[in-house]
Amino acid sequence: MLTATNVTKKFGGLVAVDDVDFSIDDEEIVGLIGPNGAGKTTLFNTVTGVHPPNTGSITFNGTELIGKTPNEVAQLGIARTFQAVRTFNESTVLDNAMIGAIFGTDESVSKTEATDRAREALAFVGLDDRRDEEAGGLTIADRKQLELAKALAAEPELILVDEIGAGLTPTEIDEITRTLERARDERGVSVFWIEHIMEAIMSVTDRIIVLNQGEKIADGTPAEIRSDDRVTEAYLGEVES
Ligand SMILES: Nc1ncnc2c1ncn2[C@@H]1O[C@H](COP(=O)(O)OP(=O)(O)OP(=O)(O)O)[C@@H](O)[C@H]1O
Repeated sequence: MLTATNVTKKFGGLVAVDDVDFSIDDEEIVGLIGPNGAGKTTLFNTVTGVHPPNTGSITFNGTELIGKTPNEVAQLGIARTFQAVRTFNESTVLDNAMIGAIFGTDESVSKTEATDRAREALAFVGLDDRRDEEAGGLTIADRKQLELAKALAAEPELILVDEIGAGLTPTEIDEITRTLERARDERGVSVFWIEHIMEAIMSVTDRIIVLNQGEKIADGTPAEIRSDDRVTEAYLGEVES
């Protein structure tokens, strides 16, 4: 589905992503981990057109993404959630979800169709009965579920999820993890997920990619990643520095 080859992104003299290859397959949840500053968010930004790479190729279902705007990438079927919650707090829960349904698709959807998609996505995350409330009245955990609903309302094939577990309780993290798992199992969506909370990422991913100082140092099942010496060293380096 998504194939990246030799992707390098520099900011001035800093190589934030260094010659990285990876792929995401259909109906796969892939974790993206690594110490602070490893290049994880930058790698997402190369995929979504926010920071096009200096070199390399990134294709989605055979279409080259490099050169496309973030909006064009979204319309091809790649949705995204952000580390900082981006709900419009004075708008209703339904209006927030409708943003995804309207801007994430390449067809000109009618208002009825957008409403249907938004409500279906809200029901999927358990928020449809709160659709007329202001988004700002939701808990952080529910606003994160709303972010997922907004992404799912675009009916994407792939969702890029950036640290959705940050600031949540263990129970809330578990709930959001289950939503991602259900998105894969019930909707056939693939998920590429940056997360620092290891229990969450280890519990649900099919595969984990590890970055360190811009380079990919491992790519394997959770069990393989747990026993990988280079991964342990990368994290120990972070603790010591
Ligand atoms: N727009 C930018 N301009 C300059 N440098 C940047 C920019 N964005 C990221 N960087 C640098 O690129 C490197 C990788 O940053 P990035 O945010 O991708 O790491 P990360 O793995 O997502 O980190 P974290 O886990 O802390 O969010 C860092 O050294 C960062 O300072």
